[in-house]
Amino acid sequence: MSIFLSVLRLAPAALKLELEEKLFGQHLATEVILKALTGFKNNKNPKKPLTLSLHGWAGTGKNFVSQIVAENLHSKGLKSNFVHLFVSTLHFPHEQHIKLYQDQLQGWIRGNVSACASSVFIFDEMDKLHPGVIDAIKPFLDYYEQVDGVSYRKAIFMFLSNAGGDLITKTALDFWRAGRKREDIQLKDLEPVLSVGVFNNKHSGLWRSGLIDRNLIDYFIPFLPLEYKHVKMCVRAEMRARGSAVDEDIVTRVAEEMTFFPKGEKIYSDKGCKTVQSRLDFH
Ligand SMILES: Nc1ncnc2c1ncn2[C@@H]1O[C@H](COP(=O)(O)OP(=O)(O)OP(=O)(O)O)[C@@H](O)[C@H]1O
Repeated sequence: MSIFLSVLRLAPAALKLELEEKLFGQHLATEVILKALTGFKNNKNPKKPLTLSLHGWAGTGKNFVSQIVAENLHSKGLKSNFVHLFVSTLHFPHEQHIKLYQDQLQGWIRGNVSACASSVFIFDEMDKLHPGVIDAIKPFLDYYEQVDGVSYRKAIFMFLSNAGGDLITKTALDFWRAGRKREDIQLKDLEPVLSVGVFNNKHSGLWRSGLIDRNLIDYFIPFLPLEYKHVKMCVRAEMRARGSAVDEDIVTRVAEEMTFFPKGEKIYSDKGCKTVQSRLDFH
């Protein structure tokens, strides 16, 4: 078996700086991800793999963060041989093939963790995953020292989902209407509601999942809906990424083109920061 030389690293200070600089409007995700990863990597003998479930509406930064995390764990990020991205509608589209998908997943995960103990598995569009598929990986997430001679304890699993986005938005809106700061929202205001909400949601990919009722998910991480000011930050970031000087007129024009909800107050961007890149092409 060829032994891959993966550059495994986690520099907490660098990850903190990157999240604080690049991720807008997500103080909870920044705080929890940093704490979870730093704690996990400092633990020389974890009892189980690290399992994170990221929840929020479209365009709020879930994929964006999973890429940043992957790059901080393995230098090539999503291009690394040790980072694996599964997209429900692409890899597991047909309900009648659930048994096949379960067998495939178990084979992929066993093979990759055998090659690299600190493999990273990202499951995107969890809310579109047929119920039961994800339970195939339950044994790998549990507190077993080894499963068939392979230890999964140093692996990391990240689930990305829109499920729970409505619950998160309701809490954010309640804070807004009460005149409270967004940054005052704490994990305790959301995590309990989120885990129960997702467990009981038939369209969450984790419906009635053993992963939740066995407490195998270490952290439920809420992504808050993005406000007008965050969209402007995304436009500026994109202009800088293109090597252009930031033109505040263009920033305002692109942000104004986005649609916001609720109808009356128009606080949160319907698409988060999605479509900002393509809209900028027209300015
Ligand atoms: N909070 C954020 N801070 C900075 N940039 C963001 C943020 N959210 C989204 N973006 C920008 O928008 C792009 C699309 O966001 P991303 O793919 O992370 O959304 P998502 O939450 O995964 O959406 P979906 O649930 O539809 O997959 C990102 O690549 C990034 O450029």
